[in-house]
Amino acid sequence: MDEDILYHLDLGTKTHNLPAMFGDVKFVCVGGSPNRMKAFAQFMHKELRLEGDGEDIEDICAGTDRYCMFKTGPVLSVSHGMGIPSISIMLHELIKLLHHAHCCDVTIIRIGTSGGIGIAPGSVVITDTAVDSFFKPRFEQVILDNVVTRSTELDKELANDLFNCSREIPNVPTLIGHTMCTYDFYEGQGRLDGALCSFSREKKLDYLKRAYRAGVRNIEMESTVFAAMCGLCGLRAAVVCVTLLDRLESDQINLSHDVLVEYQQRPQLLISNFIKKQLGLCDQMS
Ligand SMILES: O=P(O)(O)O[C@H]1O[C@H](CO)[C@@H](O)[C@H]1O
Ligand SMILES: O=c1cc[nH]c(=O)[nH]1
Repeated sequence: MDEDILYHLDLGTKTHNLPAMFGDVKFVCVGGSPNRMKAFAQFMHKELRLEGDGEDIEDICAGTDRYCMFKTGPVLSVSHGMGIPSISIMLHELIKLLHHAHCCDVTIIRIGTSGGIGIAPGSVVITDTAVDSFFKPRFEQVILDNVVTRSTELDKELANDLFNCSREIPNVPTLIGHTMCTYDFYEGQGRLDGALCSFSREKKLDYLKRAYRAGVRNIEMESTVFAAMCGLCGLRAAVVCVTLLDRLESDQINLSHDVLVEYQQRPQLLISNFIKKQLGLCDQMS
């Protein structure tokens, strides 16, 4: 293409010097909420001891309110909204951005929230394989009028590196497990508390227990397409989500604001330690 307009990011190859803006990016962290991704960028700014306090960090995608994007040193922090269609659009444009900017050796990590199955709320799950609602490691993309099935395996070595890193963080239970990705938060995750509910409590528990037996430890809404797209495009990818509740116990999320904020910081702390280690900064900083 003579020109590539990354419409939903409000960036383009003719309007922006993408290699100058993004050429040094080595880590991309993505998550649903704009505020979380801004807070993560500010946190990374401090952790990397970059100049200034990072409080005035600017949203690179300020020209659109679809997604937000912050850059601090070699770390890019991007929001993706909720669900497969939303993250998929962002990933198409982000991956093209990394290509146009000539970035190499990029690691991409989704830092999210999720519902746990049979594990304590506040636990952090590092995904080994993302599975669909049938507990299968696949993502089905409708292309023209065909269903194309793509693999959702994630980088096992990266997952293990992250798990090893988590051992150094006290008081945050962390485990590796399968993550189930659904198209809906309510009926699609077996919740009884949506506006619609077409099954019994017994059926819900039977489904979630079968998920647990298949190795699923948490449920969220983006991991399959994230794994599939990053895998096909050759990006080293990981999914790290904190659990907000145990779905065998309840459906409603009734955590106080402070607890919710602290839980959401748990994957951020792990990823920040990992990035510092990768950059060889840990010893100088501790
Ligand atoms: O906290 P984030 O990253 O948005 O992830 C989870 O939270 C949202 C639902 O509340 C879904 O997007 C799900 O995947
Ligand atoms: O239960 C939950 C909590 C967060 N995000 C989800 O997708 N499900």
